[in-house]
Amino acid sequence: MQRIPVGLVGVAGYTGMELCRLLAAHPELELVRVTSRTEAGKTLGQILPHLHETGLAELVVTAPDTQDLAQACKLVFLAVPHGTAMDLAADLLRKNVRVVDLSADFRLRDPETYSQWYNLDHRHVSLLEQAVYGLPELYGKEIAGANLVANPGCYPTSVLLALAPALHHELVNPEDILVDSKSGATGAGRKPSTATLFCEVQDNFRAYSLGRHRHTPEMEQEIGVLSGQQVQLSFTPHLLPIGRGILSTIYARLKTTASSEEVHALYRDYYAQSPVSARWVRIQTPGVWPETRFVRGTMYCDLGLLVDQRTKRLLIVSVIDNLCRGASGQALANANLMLGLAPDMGLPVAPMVP
Ligand SMILES: NC(=O)C1=CN([C@@H]2O[C@H](COP(=O)(O)OP(=O)(O)OC[C@H]3O[C@@H](n4cnc5c(N)ncnc54)[C@H](OP(=O)(O)O)[C@@H]3O)[C@@H](O)[C@H]2O)C=CC1
Ligand SMILES: CC(=O)N[C@@H](CCC(=O)OP(=O)(O)O)C(=O)O
Repeated sequence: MQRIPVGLVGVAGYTGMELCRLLAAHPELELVRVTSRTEAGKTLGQILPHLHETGLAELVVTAPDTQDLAQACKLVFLAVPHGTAMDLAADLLRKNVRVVDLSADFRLRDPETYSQWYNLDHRHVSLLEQAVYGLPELYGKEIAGANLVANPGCYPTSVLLALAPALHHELVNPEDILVDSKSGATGAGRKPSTATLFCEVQDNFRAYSLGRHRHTPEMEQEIGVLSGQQVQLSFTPHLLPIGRGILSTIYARLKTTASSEEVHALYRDYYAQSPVSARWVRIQTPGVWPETRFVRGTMYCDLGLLVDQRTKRLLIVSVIDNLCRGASGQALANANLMLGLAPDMGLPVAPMVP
């Protein structure tokens, strides 16, 4: 049986590499084009030696060319920086190719908010209306009918999955939420920078972008949809001296006197009824706190909940793998849905522990 041909723009980056890892084992999708401006002409096995002798090793890297991609592929993943992805997406959509964009270019519905937080004017405002926010548990049906999916940011994935049941059941006040997130260094991408040098990251821990991180409006937008009101969020990201993983701790003001058991049950039921059949959000038993290694290399989002009636706060600890659930695995789940395949096809189940 012929597999469905797909392409990847940005194979030389971390999310591109992660997509290759996943697609190497996908039963129904065939990666037929991989592009990089700097690595064009080499084989995938040469630039990603860990994929040597897989079915993808002989694939030749090309320079990005939307005409060629459109001729060869039904769907293309864009794993390139924001600002770059929007023109490629517009061109591919014009050529009837479906697009999963891993960048932030189509996540914000309001182009002015995009300009303000990304310091860039949006050049394809008319496409914002057709872009679907690619969080499968919340938008599974819309993703299945979409031609353009805006894959969520890594921090927002960890935060929105943690808050969705509480907002849906009005357990917390959406105007009083504090988010404290920590990410591994792959979150910053593979492009060299002083801030991610080994000696700057190892044996160290620091906060960054306080009050101005560009994932803030993305979370505010989706919390607004879930709660039906405009909100402003306090969000502080930190850089951890690890490769993969995000751990977000969320403090939300309780509006309910529900017991811990009741809140755990509401969370479990919410995700049991999600439109996507895969069960990726796992609620830990009370007293067990999620760790980044529990989800490494997978689509899981593990949640630990504490109903603290003393301080009237719901405390949530949420962990994801930023490269898999926070980027490439989620992009693959979205592509599966767009192409009528099972959402979890080709996605690994067992985490890499230790
Ligand atoms: N890292 C993460 O955890 C997450 C990343 N994302 C988003 O995914 C996208 C990719 O991220 P990541 O893989 O980390 O980034 P990297 O910096 O690791 O890689 C970027 C890739 O894009 C290519 N590229 C850069 N500029 C251009 C251009 N002008 N035209 C075509 N290709 C270009 C680069 O290859 P070359 O220069 O050879 O062409 C490279 O393959 C970004 O938008 C990022 O914000 C989203 C969620 C999580
Ligand atoms: C550790 C680290 O630097 N993380 C990145 C987030 C990566 C990501 O998801 O960003 P996009 O919105 O660009 O897709 C950051 O804070 O900018």
